[in-house]
Amino acid sequence: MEFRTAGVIGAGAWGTALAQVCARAGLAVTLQAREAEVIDSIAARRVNEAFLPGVELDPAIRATSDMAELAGCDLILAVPPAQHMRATLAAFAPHARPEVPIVLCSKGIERGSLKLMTDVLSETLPEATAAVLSGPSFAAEVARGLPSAVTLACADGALGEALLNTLSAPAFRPYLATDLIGAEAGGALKNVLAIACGIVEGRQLGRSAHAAVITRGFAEMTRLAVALGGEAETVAGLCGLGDLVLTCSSPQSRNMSLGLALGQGQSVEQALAGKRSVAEGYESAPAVRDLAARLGVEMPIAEITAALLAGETTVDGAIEALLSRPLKAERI
Ligand SMILES: NC(=O)C1=CN([C@@H]2O[C@H](COP(=O)(O)OP(=O)(O)OC[C@H]3O[C@@H](n4cnc5c(N)ncnc54)[C@H](OP(=O)(O)O)[C@@H]3O)[C@@H](O)[C@H]2O)C=CC1
Ligand SMILES: O=C(CO)COP(=O)(O)O
Repeated sequence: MEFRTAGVIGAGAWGTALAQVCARAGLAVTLQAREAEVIDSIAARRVNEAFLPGVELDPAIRATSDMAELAGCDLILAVPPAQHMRATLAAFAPHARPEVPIVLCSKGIERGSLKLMTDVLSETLPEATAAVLSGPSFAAEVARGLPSAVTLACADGALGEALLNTLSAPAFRPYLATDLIGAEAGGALKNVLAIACGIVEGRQLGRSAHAAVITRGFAEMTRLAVALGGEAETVAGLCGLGDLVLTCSSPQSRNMSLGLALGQGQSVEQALAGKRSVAEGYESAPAVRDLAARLGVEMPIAEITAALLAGETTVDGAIEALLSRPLKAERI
């Protein structure tokens, strides 16, 4: 199995950074963007000024708006915001070939259906083979070539090995896993928890509270992943704990910075106003809450964060609700 060309769908920060990873790995890359502004910026100035400013892009990356130009690619990376994954894959469907693997790189749960991205893929392109790439990786750092390590999950061992070898570079280290559900649950949940951590920071509740939210948030993430059919070991890796630690620790995270703004007293509307980039925790929070209810999984931090984002409680109300929960044994 050899891959020479990659198609990346979605030219936001992460799609563009992954195009850069593929190019560095020696692949010819077609990057599909919806906006003419993004395509022009890459063609004329070798930079995605809208979503990844300040990073010179590899000459092996060619931007297009036309999904049909991905038809000949050996490998597809799907990187739209999670809520647009279904429509994006449906638009790509006429150009898909069953032998071309699709690496899902978005982090979220579809609202309404409460589906993971692998479910969305199997409903839109039933013959496609899925892989999931997820882990602690800020697009701007990865695109600049700073070191990072991620989880690459694929149920087919031989294909997983081939993808691992194809996408790896000296500063980009994918680790192989077979548990796609665990990898997806980790990436989706850490975004909601990062909003909660941002609120703790913004409200200046201290480092101890911050550590408590990460640790108990990790327990929630593990419970949900296992209830969905994933493995606890997977979420203890880069795609779960690793990404939780990163995203909860840096205002570079869009999710954490949303929480910071809320903790400092802004309304959700004020905190999101004028933002072109996606805060997946905000988008997925209602689905996480509904999924937890459907599966009977206790997720107090994620649930109260979803309630806060929906305007059902205040920051003070959320803090009070968490601190007044009955005492219990410490278990995952
Ligand atoms: N940024 C990061 O550091 C990381 C992001 N991710 C994940 O990658 C995914 C994409 O995020 P990111 O690249 O950061 O996005 P950005 O916030 O940088 O950009 C927004 C993206 O949304 C796309 N978009 C907007 N509206 C639509 C629509 N209606 N249909 C399809 N696409 C639309 C834009 O596409 P277009 O350019 O074509 O307009 C653009 O790609 C998310 O799930 C995120 O969690 C994962 C790891 C790291
Ligand atoms: O997923 C990410 C890092 O791994 C990016 O996090 P944000 O979407 O919160 O910026």
